[in-house]
Amino acid sequence: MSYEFRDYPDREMLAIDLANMIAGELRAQLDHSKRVSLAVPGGTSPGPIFDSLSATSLDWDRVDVLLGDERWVPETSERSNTRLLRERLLTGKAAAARLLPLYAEAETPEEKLEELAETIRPTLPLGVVLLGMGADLHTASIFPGADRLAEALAPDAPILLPMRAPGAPEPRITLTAPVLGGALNKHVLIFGAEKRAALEKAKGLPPEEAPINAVLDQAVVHWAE
Ligand SMILES: O=C(O)[C@H](O)[C@@H](O)[C@H](O)[C@H](O)COP(=O)(O)O
Repeated sequence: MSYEFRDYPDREMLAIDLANMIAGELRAQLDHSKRVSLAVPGGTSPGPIFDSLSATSLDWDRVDVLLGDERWVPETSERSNTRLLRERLLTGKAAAARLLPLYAEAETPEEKLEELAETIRPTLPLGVVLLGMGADLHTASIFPGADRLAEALAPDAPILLPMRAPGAPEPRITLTAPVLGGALNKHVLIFGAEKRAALEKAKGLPPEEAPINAVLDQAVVHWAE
């Protein structure tokens, strides 16, 4: 397993460079495909990258945008990743992109799992994936100690799985490791000394303890303090 580690002087430079890289990869893929897919994380880190990307010229009307994972809450919730996407990525030039939802109104993710997975299936393999990571080494909603961790890591995992974990305050829905790891281009975004040290310590750990390891091969990790 090998990945590239890029160290940036600050978060602003990282956001600009990473958005440029992602846009370049999407453009290159659009030269050969009618449509391409871009999967992105929620959480607190990616906002500035979304701002930069949404202002970038690209054939956005040929891009399918989806989340790597979603908290099972409606868009009215401050915790909704879809809400973040609409506010920060699917705006400006990128408003022309198509959003593939990872949430639909229902009590539990189980009720909508198949339906949501079917909208994603035609976009596989994913073109570009951007992932976040927690200091506990989770990525998307593949958490250490989660109820369906082993299924999400299996080579024959389904596209989507519901996930409940001690580290997650609400039920989640997540793309699984083979779907995320099978993307043509992969990027991981991490900020701060704690996450950098955690990633360093993850070396050699099994993916059950360090789920990030299941998607890191050939990825570029982008880090700033
Ligand atoms: O819905 C989510 O919470 C995410 O997609 C999750 O995997 C996130 O990327 C990491 O937890 C890092 O989150 P921060 O960027 O907030 O540290």
